[in-house]
Amino acid sequence: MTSSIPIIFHSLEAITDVFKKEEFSNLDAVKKLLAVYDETFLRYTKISNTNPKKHPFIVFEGLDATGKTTISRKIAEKHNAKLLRTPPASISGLRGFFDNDQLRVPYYSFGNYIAELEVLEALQQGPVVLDRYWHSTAVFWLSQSVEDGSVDSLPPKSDKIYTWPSDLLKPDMVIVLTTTEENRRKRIARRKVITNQEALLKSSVDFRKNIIKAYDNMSDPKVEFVDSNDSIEEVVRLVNERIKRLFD
Ligand SMILES: Cc1cn([C@H]2C[C@H](O)[C@@H](COP(=O)(O)O)O2)c(=O)[nH]c1=O
Repeated sequence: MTSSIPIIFHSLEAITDVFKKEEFSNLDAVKKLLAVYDETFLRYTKISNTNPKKHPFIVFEGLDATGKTTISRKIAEKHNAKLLRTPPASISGLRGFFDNDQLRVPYYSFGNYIAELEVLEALQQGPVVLDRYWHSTAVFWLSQSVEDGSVDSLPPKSDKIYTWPSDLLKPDMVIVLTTTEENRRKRIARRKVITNQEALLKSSVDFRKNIIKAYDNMSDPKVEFVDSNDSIEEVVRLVNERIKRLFD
């Protein structure tokens, strides 16, 4: 990663400033990414503000293979919520280009802003469950920076790096699913290692610990940890305990 690209973006403008740089603005993948944002934005503005009712917006986070996909699907089914994910489906086809590339962080960060538009659209109709959001982008890159030595250690909890971007829709609740490493490995054994980060997750205890610590350092919204070692039914019950106040 070049030093001119910030590790964590706190605004949409900061991301588009990178894409507008001479060396990136002509890349096909960058053009496609910007076009998807514009299309999504147009679609959202056409239907915005038709329903003022506020529905709950819940995010699931965690290391890979902690049950996010299964649990978020179950919770969405139970609460009749729209299930979305980041990177959003509209740009996930570009992931192969950006993964392991210097534009990886801008790509994931930008994906959060496309997801935000999809969330706003869906919140007009009912609750929304989102599988990963800004916290993933932030914690994976903070931890990666410690791992590759570009920063010495995670910044202290008080650091403004942990604050939510002021121009990005905040979730009502962020749940981080946690499992023992043994259970996580059993689940991940069935997957192919594709990215550097997935390989690091497999190999480095410190990388995993830093991700969990970075999640814990997040403020406004803070994250809530839920143990996902138990059966799916039990984890769904534990999650429902946490989120039920949002549906009162
Ligand atoms: C959504 C997102 C994923 N990732 C990485 C973390 C994991 O290695 C991997 C997980 O992707 P997945 O949830 O589609 O399996 O992608 C980021 O680094 N930043 C992000 O914003």
